[in-house]
Amino acid sequence: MNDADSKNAVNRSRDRNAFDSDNANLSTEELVRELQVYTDLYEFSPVGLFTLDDAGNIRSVNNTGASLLGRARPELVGVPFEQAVAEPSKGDFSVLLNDARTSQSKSACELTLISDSSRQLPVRIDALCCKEGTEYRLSVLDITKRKQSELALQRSEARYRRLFETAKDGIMIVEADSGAIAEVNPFLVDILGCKREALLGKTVWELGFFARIVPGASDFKAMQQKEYFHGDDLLLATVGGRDIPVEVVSNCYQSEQSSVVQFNIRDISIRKNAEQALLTSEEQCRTIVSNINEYVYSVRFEEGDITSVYHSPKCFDITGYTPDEYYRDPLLWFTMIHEEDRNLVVEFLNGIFAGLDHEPIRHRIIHKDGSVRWIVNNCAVQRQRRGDRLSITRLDGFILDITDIKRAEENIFFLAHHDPLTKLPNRSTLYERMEQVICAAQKSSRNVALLFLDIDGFKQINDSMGHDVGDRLLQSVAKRLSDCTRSCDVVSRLGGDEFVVMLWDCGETETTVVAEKVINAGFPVLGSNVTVTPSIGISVFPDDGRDYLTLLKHADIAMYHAKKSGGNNFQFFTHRLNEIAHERFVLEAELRRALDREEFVLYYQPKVDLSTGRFSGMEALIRWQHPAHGLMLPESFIRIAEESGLLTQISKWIIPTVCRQIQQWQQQGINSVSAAVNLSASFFQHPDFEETIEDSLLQTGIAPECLELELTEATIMSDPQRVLGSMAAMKALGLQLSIDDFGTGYSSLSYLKKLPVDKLKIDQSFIHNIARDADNAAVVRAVISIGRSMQLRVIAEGVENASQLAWLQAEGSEEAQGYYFSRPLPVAKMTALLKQRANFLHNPRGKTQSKTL
Ligand SMILES: Nc1nc2c(ncn2[C@@H]2O[C@@H]3COP(=O)(O)O[C@H]4[C@@H](O)[C@H](n5cnc6c(=O)[nH]c(N)nc65)O[C@@H]4COP(=O)(O)O[C@H]3[C@H]2O)c(=O)[nH]1
Repeated sequence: MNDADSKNAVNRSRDRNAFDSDNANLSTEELVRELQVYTDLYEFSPVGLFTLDDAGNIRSVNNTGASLLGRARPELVGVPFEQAVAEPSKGDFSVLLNDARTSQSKSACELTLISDSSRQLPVRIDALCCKEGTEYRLSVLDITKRKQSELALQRSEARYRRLFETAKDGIMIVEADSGAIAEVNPFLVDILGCKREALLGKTVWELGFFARIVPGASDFKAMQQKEYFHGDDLLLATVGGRDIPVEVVSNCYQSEQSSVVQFNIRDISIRKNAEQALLTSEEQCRTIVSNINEYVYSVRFEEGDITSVYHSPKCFDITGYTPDEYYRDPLLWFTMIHEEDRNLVVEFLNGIFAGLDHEPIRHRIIHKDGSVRWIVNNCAVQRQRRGDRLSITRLDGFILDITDIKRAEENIFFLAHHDPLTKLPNRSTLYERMEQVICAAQKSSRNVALLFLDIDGFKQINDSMGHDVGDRLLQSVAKRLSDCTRSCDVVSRLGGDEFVVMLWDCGETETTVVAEKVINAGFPVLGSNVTVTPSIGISVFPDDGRDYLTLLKHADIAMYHAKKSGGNNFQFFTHRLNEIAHERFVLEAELRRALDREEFVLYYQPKVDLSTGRFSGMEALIRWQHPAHGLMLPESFIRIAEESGLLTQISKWIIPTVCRQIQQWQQQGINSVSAAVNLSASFFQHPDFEETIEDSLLQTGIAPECLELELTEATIMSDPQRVLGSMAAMKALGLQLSIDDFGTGYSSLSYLKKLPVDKLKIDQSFIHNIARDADNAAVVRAVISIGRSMQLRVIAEGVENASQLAWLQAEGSEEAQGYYFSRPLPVAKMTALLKQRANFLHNPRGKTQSKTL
């Protein structure tokens, strides 16, 4: 026996002696009860207890041991314990027994048993070798639960480690006491760009990396006061010098023996960049929205409540209220709507809420300053389905101030319907009103009178006193006419100096009163003491026409006759006037064709030099060889030709015809013959005028002095500046110029001085009864005297008898023209007369005098 064996033997005999001495005084009965206690403790011990013989076979086993191996106790007796040991644990078991035997003390190991149901059972076995190595006692503890929790712990640790290692946030564990870094995860190392070892053991604040997260020891301590710290917008410095925006979450907890602070550091660069981009884009949008002309808004609807989401600053310009005022009072908008447009807007909103398609709405609002503004509101609707109901959640829209556009529209509308100068209804408005009025008159059997009014001599006033004066005159006429009429009447301007007045429910008697009122009112020309008069034509519904155009035409015809009879009066339309107008219309149509049909002819009337009695020239006078009416004098067609614009075409025929005739006479040896042509005002001012003269002279080759132009005073005064220019041009060409009908107009002598004329032609009206009428004689004398003083030749026309001739000769008239010498003659007769070389003073009527016109 070695030392250990003898020590064990001593211990065992000491235990037995203690037991024996404890139970020495016990009765048998007590001993049996005591034994039962130990037996129960043995059987129901939580560990399996096995006794093996020295060969390792099971000698005895308690209940727990049998149930651990899943077998009945008798089946186990004599079975080697090793059979229940799992193959990989067999070696450990053999070492255990060997250790127990050799150490003679308790040995222990953990191994795996196989139970009867082949279940692996992790156990801890404590082995004791006793009875001098002939017996082993094994206590077997089921450690399945402990093993399972150890495994779970291991797994959990591995999981957290993996999380720590692979986290995409930087994680740093710092000792709470010292501030020394205990651990950092690879991600943090990566971000910082340094080695892990460079961080471990260092205090957080001594490293520049965390200077803006944990600036110093005191900050670190302060952090620990809070269970949890969250910091946004912090910066993490890196080795590369780049500052990374980070979000830091730290919390302090107990780990093993010490307390630590864990920092979770998240790189938020991407979020920050996105936020910045969003801010920039928002800023851009805001700038755009603030600078556009529209006021942009967004309103949210939630369970019957309205909230203002956005109102662009432009709302202030358009409505006078600031965005804040809208945010405070989302219903402010509705209070601003113009009272008259409320229903329209309500209808519009009802339509939107009913889910109808909608167009932008135009309506008025009252600006904060009280002014009325027109706006167009264009909105988009956001809808959301709640159950089976589709309700509006938001209205986003923009509002444009269209006040100026609206005013321009109104202005355009007004201009389209009114005359801009007088602000009276224009032609088209009158037409519309008349249609309505006639309709009403028809139904109620009333009369409607139409007054067509034209200002006498308006053109002359306009031309001589300037367009400003003309415009103001028209404005004052408009005012006077409005003053003379009732509100149910209509005063309108057709254009130029033509006005039309419609009198509701007026027959001939009432209309006469109004017409007289207008005539008596007169129209003073501002800035002068001149008062102009009107000519008025009147037609009455239904007698003179049942529609507007007929009534207007008939009033115009009546006005024409009022004007022809001297103006300053009114004329009711009659059917006779209509006939005259019709005849005129027919004549005008025939005139248009007369040129093409070569129905015009020229007659020539000699002019006589009173000092010699010879030809001083001749005057070309037009005649119309009408197919039905025969040879017609100018008085029956020249005015119509002038008014209808045909005289220009006719003049373009006359001038070359006269030039060709002079050329022919010259070719026949009749030299130094000249002819005068009457020029109308319209042709004198026509752009083709000068060219027509020049071409005619050029093509015939006659000397310019052979052609004389006769202009009336009225022609000169129609546009003095312009006529003066043309006269100067003609004079420069070398033409003769004379003023026809001199004395009948109102030409001022100051103008006469400026005119480049050669001759004054005294009007025949002064010559007729010159011997008896002292006034006429005075005029003729005056004209002869003017001519003399201005070195102009003077010719008297309409000389019909010898006494007239004698009077003129006595007064010093240089030339004369009239039936006394010769009537106007056709070319053939004039040629013969020219060839005769007659002396008109010796043989006043010439030998050729015959039926002429
Ligand atoms: N009672 C009377 N009458 C006399 C006498 N001597 C001449 N006459 C007429 O007096 C008119 C003179 O022409 P006017 O004053 O230029 O007046 C002209 C002129 O203003 C215009 N006229 C005639 N021919 C032309 C023309 O070719 N072009 C233009 N634009 N107007 C013309 O028609 C007017 C009338 O022309 P006519 O009928 O040819 O009438 C002519 C002529 O026949 C006389 O002793 N007694």
